[in-house]
Amino acid sequence: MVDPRFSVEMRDVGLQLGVQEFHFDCRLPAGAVIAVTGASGAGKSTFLNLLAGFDVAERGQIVIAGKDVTSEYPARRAVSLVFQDNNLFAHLDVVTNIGLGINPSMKLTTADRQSITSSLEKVGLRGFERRMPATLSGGERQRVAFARALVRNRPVLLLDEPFAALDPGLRSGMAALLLDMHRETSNTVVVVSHDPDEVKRIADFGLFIENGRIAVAAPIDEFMGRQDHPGLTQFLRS
Ligand SMILES: Nc1ncnc2c1ncn2[C@@H]1O[C@H](COP(=O)(O)OP(=O)(O)OP(=O)(O)O)[C@@H](O)[C@H]1O
Repeated sequence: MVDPRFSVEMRDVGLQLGVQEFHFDCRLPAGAVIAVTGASGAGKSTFLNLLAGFDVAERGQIVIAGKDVTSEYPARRAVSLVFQDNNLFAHLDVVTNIGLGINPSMKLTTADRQSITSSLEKVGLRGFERRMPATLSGGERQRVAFARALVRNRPVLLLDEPFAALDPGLRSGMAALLLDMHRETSNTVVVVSHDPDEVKRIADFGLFIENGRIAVAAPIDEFMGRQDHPGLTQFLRS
């Protein structure tokens, strides 16, 4: 049974990587910004990789936007991705990198091209169309990755520490851009963050992962106030 209130569901999902076992069971509210937190090595990236399809569940079920995607390839899932290293193709210019988000064969319609122009405008990069990734700053590259996610316009946006490599001023600018994109599209955002202040500022719902499992899942006010979990308390004080 698919429940429309939840855009992402993991039902008894299990996986083993090396000696680490993972077990995830959760329902994430549709249209919310969900922060995924936890210590280094807890399983945050694996959680995201399972949703993206880069890691494959050995048991259980993953439902995204109402569809069972447990055995679907990454490209067929209703997600777009922005990862820390922003995954731009170094040999392709900005406009082509963004166009690939719409259609991997780059057969773009006029409407697609308009949507690329408008996405570049939104991230403040009009005029950067023909620039190569190597000529851009870290923040500009990250904004191209956001523009690509924007044109893909999928119901779920997955971000793995998207701001980690940026300096503090740029971090808050990019977080604001993320929230603008979120308000405009009403998509569900699942974002890994190491920063309690950032979590408090941008998230509606918090997940705390520990030793390959979800130890705490709660609306953000409750999450930030929880004092019954030592690992979470330590994270919130960091
Ligand atoms: N392919 C793999 N083979 C063996 N072990 C793995 C593999 N992928 C992840 N692991 C282990 O699983 C655990 C969780 O890794 P994961 O990258 O999900 O953690 P994380 O919470 O994202 O950590 P960080 O904050 O440091 O990025 C780690 O102990 C990691 O070494």
